[in-house]
Amino acid sequence: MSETIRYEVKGQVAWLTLNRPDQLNAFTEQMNAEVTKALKQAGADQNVRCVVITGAGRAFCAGEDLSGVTEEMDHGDVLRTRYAPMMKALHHLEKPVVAAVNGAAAGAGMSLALACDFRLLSEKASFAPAFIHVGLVPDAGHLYYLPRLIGRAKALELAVLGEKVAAEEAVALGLATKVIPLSSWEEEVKQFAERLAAMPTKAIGLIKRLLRESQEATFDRYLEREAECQRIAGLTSDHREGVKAFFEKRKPIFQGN
Ligand SMILES: CC(C)(COP(=O)(O)OP(=O)(O)OC[C@H]1O[C@@H](n2cnc3c(N)ncnc32)[C@H](O)[C@@H]1OP(=O)(O)O)[C@@H](O)C(=O)NCCC(=O)NCCSC(=O)/C=C1/CC=CC=CO1
Repeated sequence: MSETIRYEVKGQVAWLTLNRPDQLNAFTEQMNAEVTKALKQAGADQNVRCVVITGAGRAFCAGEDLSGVTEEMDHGDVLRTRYAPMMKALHHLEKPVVAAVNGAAAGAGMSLALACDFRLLSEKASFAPAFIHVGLVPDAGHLYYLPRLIGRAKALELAVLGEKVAAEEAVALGLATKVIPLSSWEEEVKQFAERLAAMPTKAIGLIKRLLRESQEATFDRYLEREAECQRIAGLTSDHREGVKAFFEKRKPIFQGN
């Protein structure tokens, strides 16, 4: 039973809602643990073919709950024991993950959104790289993802100046997929998630694996990993269905395996 998040599977989409709205969904140790558990559950559930992370109330996530920060706290240990397991679970999840950013995403809340595969923004969404304002460095994988999304120069600008980025500007920067009007927010997020859930899940997972490895491997090693992944994709029924549908001139119906 989760107390700080809601986890619901509807159809083939897992909805993970950060659920401390009165604290702008700021992270506590319990919330880190519950998010980590839910991500692992979504990864293991064969029925789940897309994951959506969103926030209850007016914010997406305000990052670490600063009311729990004490002088005795070892911030390095907090990252190692609470945030690293959560970010690793997300990083290695081989299913499409959508951040439905309903409001402010600040500090580690912004990091969480950056680690997702797609960021859909409501008109009220914003990114606040707030770490610098409390004298910290960006954490929870923040500077791993940010320069890969928008380049080093812009990443440094955001991290050092710490200025809030509004929704439209975030899209222009390459930080997000699109801005969705408030009037159709829930419906469009649902449609987007269901579209992803109807795609060849295994191939999407392998694309994510290859993109991860392309950042670390040598080119020769990468080509070998690509061949291994293509072998796996080539054995799926979704691949067979895709080819069959192509020749039958119809839309393919993918099962996710
Ligand atoms: C951009 C904001 C998230 C939202 O701005 P806005 O809509 O204008 O709302 P505010 O008026 O600023 O805030 C409303 C109330 O919520 C309280 N609050 C906001 N964020 C936090 C928080 N993170 N922890 C505790 N309380 C928070 C705020 O004080 C208001 O309370 P009152 O109504 O009683 O006055 C904006 O709020 C913002 O930028 N928040 C701070 C973001 C931040 O600094 N986050 C933490 C960064 S550090 C981090 O994420 C990770 C770690 C990990 C490891 C170790 C240690 C620390 O950090």
